[in-house]
Amino acid sequence: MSKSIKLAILGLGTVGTGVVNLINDNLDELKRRSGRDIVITEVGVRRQRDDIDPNIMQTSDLMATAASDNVDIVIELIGGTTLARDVIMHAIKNGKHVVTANKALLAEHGNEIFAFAEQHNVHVAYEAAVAGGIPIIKVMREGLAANKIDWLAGIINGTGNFIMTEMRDKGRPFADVLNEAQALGYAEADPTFDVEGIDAAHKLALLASIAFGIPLQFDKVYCEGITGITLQDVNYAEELGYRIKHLGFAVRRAGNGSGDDSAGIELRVHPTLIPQNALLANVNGVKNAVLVNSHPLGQTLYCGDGAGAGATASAVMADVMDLVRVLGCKDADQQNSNGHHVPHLAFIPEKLSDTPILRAEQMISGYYLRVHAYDSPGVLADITRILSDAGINIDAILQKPAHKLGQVPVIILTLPVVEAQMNLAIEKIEKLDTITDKVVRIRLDELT
Ligand SMILES: NC(=O)c1ccc[n+]([C@@H]2O[C@H](COP(=O)([O-])OP(=O)(O)OC[C@H]3O[C@@H](n4cnc5c(N)ncnc54)[C@H](O)[C@@H]3O)[C@@H](O)[C@H]2O)c1
Ligand SMILES: N[C@@H](CCO)C(=O)O
Ligand code: NA
Repeated sequence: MSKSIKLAILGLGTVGTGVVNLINDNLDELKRRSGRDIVITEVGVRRQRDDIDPNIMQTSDLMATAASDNVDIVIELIGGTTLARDVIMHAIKNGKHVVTANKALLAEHGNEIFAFAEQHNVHVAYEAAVAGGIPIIKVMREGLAANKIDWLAGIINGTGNFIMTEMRDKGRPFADVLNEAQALGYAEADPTFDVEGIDAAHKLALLASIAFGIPLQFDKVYCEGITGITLQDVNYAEELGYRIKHLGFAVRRAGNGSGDDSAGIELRVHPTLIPQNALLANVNGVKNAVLVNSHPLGQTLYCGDGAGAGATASAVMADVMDLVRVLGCKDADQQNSNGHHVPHLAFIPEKLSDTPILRAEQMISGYYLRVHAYDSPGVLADITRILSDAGINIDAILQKPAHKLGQVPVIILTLPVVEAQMNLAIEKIEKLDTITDKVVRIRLDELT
């Protein structure tokens, strides 16, 4: 067997420990598939540990490991966007390939990191950064390479999906389920990233780039989390045949062809009503799923565990296995190993497009509206008139009996509408004397 592949694992938390365990459990399988011995030579830890194989060097000097002659591939699993960035840049500068699960870092600094890697003829692999164990990066960059992708929609935060599933199915309180997600190793170091949609926005930025061949633009992702979802809305949605899921959408809009600015790409993460019988509506717990609509293939769905030690380690090591082959090519041909690898963002860097990202007011979706009104004659007519004046088509209306002080919740589902039109209509509805509260709105998508 040819020379062994030497790994450094930086950070032995949930994912780092998962990777060590996977290597121990599946070593023979890894060898049989790669034709190489795969050995961990160094681990980056905050302090010395006594549960690590004594043949592995333990160090807190991550920068030294990133440059070590005893390392071929640096696996960054410490998280964060400061030291992790410095360590990765240092590894690249020293000719090391890098594997990372750090979506926050790549969403914010990926353009710079990938350009630096290309300049130094190394690769930064990031399968674990999106949808955990689902090999979605591989699918999008390689499996769908001959397709034009029109849109994708995905459940891309395991913690959020776990919380919403447990709340809906078992009526458990939000904080209680979040604690469990943290104990299970699903949540980010700062769990507000999970529940406020930021983690999903990081992943959506990555998915959109490899779907459409655009630079990473995390700052342009419209982002809403799950903290505002009430059991009341979950139940009304179910009554109307829908389920609320937290989804990320990346949608290519052709525009109306009249030279206005409605052509571009929508990047948004938010709770969404989807039909109960849609496959995505039945993806529960820590599972993630990504639905991709591409031409000529059509819709395909990818599903699996989106977080946790084993699932994420699986993705990290799949990247290592790819890099083992790149290293093999490099051994054979010292000239250029980049030629043997798919581009970081799926399209060759010079061909990335500057298609604009649409602003929130330009985005198009259906809506669920919950309006609270006094139970007086004509109130429903007033609301529907405002919607029809704004050119908004109503798909369904549900009026519940007056529940307190003569107030009635009115639930309205609309067909897709440009957000600016909906904003104006809601402003007018809220000005009616008969309306008692702010209108609650949740986007709705039929996923067709
Ligand atoms: N947990 C998951 O399910 C999951 C899934 C996909 C991606 N990720 C990503 O993987 C990365 C790691 O996540 P995690 O859940 O394993 O986090 P974690 O907090 O469990 O582990 C991080 C580890 O890094 C160590 N560390 C931090 N700074 C260090 C330093 N300077 N020197 C040495 N060690 C240091 C910490 O002590 C900790 O053990 C993050 O970028 C996260 O976003 C996590
Ligand atoms: N905190 C993330 C980890 C996987 O990226 C999640 O719950 O999806
Ligand atoms: Na993945």
